[in-house]
Amino acid sequence: MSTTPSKPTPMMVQYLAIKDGVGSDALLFYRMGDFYELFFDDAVKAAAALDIALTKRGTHAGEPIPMCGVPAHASEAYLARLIKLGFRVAVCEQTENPAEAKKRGAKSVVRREVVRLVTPGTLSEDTLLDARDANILAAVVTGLSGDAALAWADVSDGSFQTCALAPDDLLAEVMALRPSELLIPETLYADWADQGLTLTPLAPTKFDRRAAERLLGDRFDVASLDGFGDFSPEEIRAAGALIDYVELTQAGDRVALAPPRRTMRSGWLSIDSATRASLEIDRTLQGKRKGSLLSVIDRTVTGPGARLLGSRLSRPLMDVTAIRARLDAVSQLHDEADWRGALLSQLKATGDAARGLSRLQLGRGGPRDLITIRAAIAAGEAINADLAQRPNIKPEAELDAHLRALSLVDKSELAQLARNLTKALVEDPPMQARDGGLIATGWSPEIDRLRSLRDETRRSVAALQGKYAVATGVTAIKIKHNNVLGYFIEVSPKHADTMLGRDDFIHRQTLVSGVRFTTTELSALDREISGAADKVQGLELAEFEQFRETVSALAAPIRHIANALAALDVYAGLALWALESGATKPVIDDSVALEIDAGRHPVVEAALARGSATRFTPNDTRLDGAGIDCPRLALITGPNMAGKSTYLRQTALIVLLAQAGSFVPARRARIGLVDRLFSRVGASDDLSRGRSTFMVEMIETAAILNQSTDRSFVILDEIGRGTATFDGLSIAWAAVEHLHAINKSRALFATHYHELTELVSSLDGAKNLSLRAREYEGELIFLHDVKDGAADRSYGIQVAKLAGLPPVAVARATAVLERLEAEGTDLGIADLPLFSTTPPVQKPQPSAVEEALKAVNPDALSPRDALDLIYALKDKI
Ligand SMILES: Nc1ncnc2c1ncn2[C@@H]1O[C@H](COP(=O)(O)OP(=O)(O)OP(=O)(O)O)[C@@H](O)[C@H]1O
Repeated sequence: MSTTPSKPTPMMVQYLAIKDGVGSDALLFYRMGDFYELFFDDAVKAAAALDIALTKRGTHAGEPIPMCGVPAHASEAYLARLIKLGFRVAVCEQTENPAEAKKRGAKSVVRREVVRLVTPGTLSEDTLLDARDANILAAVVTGLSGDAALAWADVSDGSFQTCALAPDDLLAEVMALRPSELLIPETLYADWADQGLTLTPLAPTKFDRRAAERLLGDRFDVASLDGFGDFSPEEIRAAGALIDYVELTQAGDRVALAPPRRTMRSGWLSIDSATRASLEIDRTLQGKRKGSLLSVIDRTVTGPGARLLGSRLSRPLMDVTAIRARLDAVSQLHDEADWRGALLSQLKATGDAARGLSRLQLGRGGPRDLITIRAAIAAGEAINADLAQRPNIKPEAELDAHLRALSLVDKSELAQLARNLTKALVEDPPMQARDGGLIATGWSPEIDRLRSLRDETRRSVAALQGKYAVATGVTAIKIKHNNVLGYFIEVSPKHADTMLGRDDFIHRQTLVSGVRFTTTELSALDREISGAADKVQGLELAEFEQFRETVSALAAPIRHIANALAALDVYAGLALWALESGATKPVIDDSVALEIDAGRHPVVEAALARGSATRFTPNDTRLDGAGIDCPRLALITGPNMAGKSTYLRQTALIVLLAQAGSFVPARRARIGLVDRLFSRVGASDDLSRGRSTFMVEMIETAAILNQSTDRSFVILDEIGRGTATFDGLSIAWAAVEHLHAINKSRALFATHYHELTELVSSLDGAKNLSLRAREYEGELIFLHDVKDGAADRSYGIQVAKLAGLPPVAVARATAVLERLEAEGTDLGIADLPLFSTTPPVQKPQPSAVEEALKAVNPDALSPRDALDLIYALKDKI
């Protein structure tokens, strides 16, 4: 006999309908009382990912329904874990209470709605975000005409930008942003699938230009976007898709982003994604922040400052005037120690106003976000007031612009908001407005009146306890409160009879520990108190809401203040780092020079300073793109471990730092503007994409030879290493010639192919450099200094010995090398004695004890001398 599957319950019908709308690519957090529950496949996936219990609840189509749940109050931590693991989560809330549902019929299910889709790129909660890292949502689009565009936003702080690009540059720019989530038209999915990014493919209609124009015009309240910039059709399409998606994830709430700002691709130093990764600018090759250039130079004291610094390092500038303006700002704060100190301590007192503002605008903010905004406005005032006390300081233009943004002189509404917030809010308000207790005494007469009424009534309740003790003779009578009963009277069970015998005490509850009563008088007071509390809560919420609206209306000037504080933090932080690390102000000009005196690698230097007695050896770099004063290409040879890669990278990092507007770790530097920075350092397999080490290396080298210009700077480390010697040498040879004669880029080329040193000495604009090492008493000592001329030997075997290669293997390698050097490369290695046979016998050296014994004449020793000798010999062991 077959059992007919029972009909789904009304709740399950509702669940299935909502889940159907959400689709299978997001988990549904379905609110049930104090929990978010997950069912079916969602439950199975979430239970495994979160390591929580998977249970069952009822049946569907004859099968038990898998279920798991997370408590609502702790849901953010679970959400954070799921998002990190790459899930998307639709949050479905109850939008009415059970009493309201009942009014529609006894069996009615509480109404529920998806209020938000939580995705990696659209987070705004502090607990889900890293304070010092941006959280970028980006959208890319390519047009039929061969143009492409990128739009990106940080929902957490409201920034929103677009950029028109050539399709070939898209990948590099996306990688520069390191987006948490990338929106792409479905049709481009295959092109982006391998980049290790979190992709959200959208239907091509989402990128429709007309719809995008309408949407943007509507959201930013303008008839045409021209007022914000001269956007290309692709930029509009990308921006429209992005806004549409953000609104979808906020379940239709209006987006809280600043109007889009157009950025010019030509304004940045171009760094392709391989170069970006290999220079470890904001992440190491292992994906960690620690150990990156950013982590070493970051002295900012606020999250927004750290984020801005990260974005400036990711996109150094190409405009001499703008770079100099930044450098002047750093320079002034470098020299004005007092001012810098005061500024940094005022900045420390500010929080993350931009994120607070976005949360408030998204309806997810709380009273503490208002406090953060007030603190930012107040810090701006304090910074200007402090400067007024320093008449000798005339701020550099770049600093002046930010200081003016902070001034409230022409912003009376902001000043009023800050004053009101100071008066209205208590010092340490709760997280959520609905928790109550945020409005300070003295702000609202009605709130004050209700609160004192509530307090008086509480006192009356407390007075009742004494009165009832006298009336009943039960001295241990207590008046207590809980959320279910409100105020109640409690006596121990032994007094229960006394109380039950009286008419004025109404029995409420009997527990093992006590019996509970109320009186008409107590109930009335209880109603009064909770009535007053409800009213206070309502009024507090209304006050909060009013502030929220004022803040939203003033979003633009608040954002200006937040941006100005972040910029000042970046300048003061860079100045402090420059001071601590002995960095100097570089000269930037339109020449093609690259002159660095005593340059250092900031990360290697910092690592040495921490963990070893060795100091970093500074080195000079001299290149001239025109090849007049000095060569434009230098070939660097030297033993393994001598510091070739370090030298190459430090030069690239100095260029990058300078163009980002930072001082550089060198005694002096002059940098003729670089348009593109290329680095091919170290080979790495990319097996996940089916590319061998050599293939990756050749793709990257091809990109350099195809794109590098006479204004670019290129570092190439050991190219050609991953293939047969002669093939590798030929490729390296051709690359040097191409860079030198065709690209005419400034370049540093490190190699172990000593044959190349001869080529270089025959080229006009090229020269040989080498890193020195010395052998001293059989030990190899690295001097780490760069000198003119090619290296004489490679010391590879000594390095292998240092690395702990077994002595027998070292001896064998030495023998092979000797034969190779003597007889050329085509000798039959088989002729050599194999190391699997007896290792070459080394003549044993006499030990100290043997030496001492040799000198002894036993016949001449007294017994006492003999004893002393034994002691002396023992000491030598
Ligand atoms: N200028 C320097 N001063 C002090 N120590 C240095 C310097 N340059 C490099 N080093 C140290 O030497 C180590 C090796 O440097 P690096 O990797 O640059 O050598 P390399 O010549 O490129 O080696 P290989 O040819 O094996 O790749 C570094 O990790 C660092 O600790």
